[in-house]
Amino acid sequence: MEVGSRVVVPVAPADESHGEENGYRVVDVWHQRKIPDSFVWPLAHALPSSDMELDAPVVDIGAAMRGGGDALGRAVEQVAAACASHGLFQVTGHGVDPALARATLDGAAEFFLLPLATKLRVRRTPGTVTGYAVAHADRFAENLPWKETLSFGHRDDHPTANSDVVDYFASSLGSDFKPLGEVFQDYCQSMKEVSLAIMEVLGQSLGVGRSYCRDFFTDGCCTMRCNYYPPCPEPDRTLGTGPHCDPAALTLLLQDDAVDGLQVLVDGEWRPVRPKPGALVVNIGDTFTALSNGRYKSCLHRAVVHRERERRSLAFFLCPRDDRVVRPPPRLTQAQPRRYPDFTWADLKRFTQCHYRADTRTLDAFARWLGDGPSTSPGAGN
Ligand SMILES: C=C1C[C@]23C[C@H]1CC[C@H]2[C@]1(C)CCC[C@@](C)(C(=O)O)[C@H]1[C@@H]3C(=O)O
Ligand SMILES: O=C(O)CCC(=O)C(=O)O
Ligand SMILES: [Fe+2]
Repeated sequence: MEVGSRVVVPVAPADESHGEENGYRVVDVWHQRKIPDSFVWPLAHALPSSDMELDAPVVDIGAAMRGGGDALGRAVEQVAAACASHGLFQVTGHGVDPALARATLDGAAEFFLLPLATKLRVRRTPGTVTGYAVAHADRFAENLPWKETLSFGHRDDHPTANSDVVDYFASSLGSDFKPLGEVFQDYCQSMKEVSLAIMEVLGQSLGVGRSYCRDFFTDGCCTMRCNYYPPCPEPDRTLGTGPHCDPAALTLLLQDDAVDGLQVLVDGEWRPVRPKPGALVVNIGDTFTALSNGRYKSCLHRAVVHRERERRSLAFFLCPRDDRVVRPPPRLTQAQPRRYPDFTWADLKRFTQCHYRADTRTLDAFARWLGDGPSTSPGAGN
């Protein structure tokens, strides 16, 4: 963490400013001996953390795609079992160049080490996922997560598909950042390919065929979220990312090999998901739960932080095209009544960015909000 880095909070006119940066009151939190009250999660440890690692299948997606037959059948079985229970599995054989994965983690590290003033040049645009944020201090007043984040989008059904990420970095940070943008561009395109292969296995496992889910997301958009979790003086009183289900359809997570932090709630315990070198952690999100008519579980997870070690993770979120209606195929609504109303990703994204802090109940809160008519704002979260 850059020495003297700070949490950026909006200027509160009544407050005595400790120093301003781009119109924000800047308070150095990462280097204090005690964490501020706004970072304390009273229920952070209401449920025990377990040392027992989550029993998540490791799916050889490459063999499943190449081999068909037995290899595909094996992957389908593994994924069906995992998604019907906790909604997480790991994939190997994904074909992502290890050098690209390393370069992307290093690129994210490089970004977070930049001077605060530089990072603020891409600060999050209110109402969107895109941009740089510190502890979401500009959005929430309590239960602040102990992290910095950088998020940006990628769409490959667009004339600028091969350069939208590069263009974002070069236009918002300058041409010096073109090489960093190129690494993230290559990584996003690799992750999209792996995501679509996983969608083939998911479609097969739901009995709707290999192409149904793949086709649904082929023109989908993606959001890349880089997480940086600084060392924390009181790691047991806060969280890096609070308990939640990802609102997107599928998440592919690349973790720092050496530092664990991701935990999944199973049977009332938080189970660690230890990073397996070369594997990608995959979890089901709310949008896929709705598309599967509730058959597959959106994975309830969180990230803890450490006293001495920093941690980074790259979360790649696969989402449908903004305006594609999320509605289960007929085969999944014959035996079961509809669990969720029709919606678009644009609706759900806006809900999480403008009306509700995504948590463990986002999908149900969203369904109620849609039922009440989007003019009403739900009680939860900001
Ligand atoms: C659509 C999204 C909202 C969040 C980023 C993506 C998918 C995961 C969501 C998030 C990480 C869930 C926990 C709460 C959150 C506020 C966070 O800690 O970052 C969520 C993201 C967000 O709203 O920025
Ligand atoms: O950092 C992690 O391990 C998890 C991050 C996460 O869940 C998210 O960004 O949605
Ligand atoms: Fe998540």
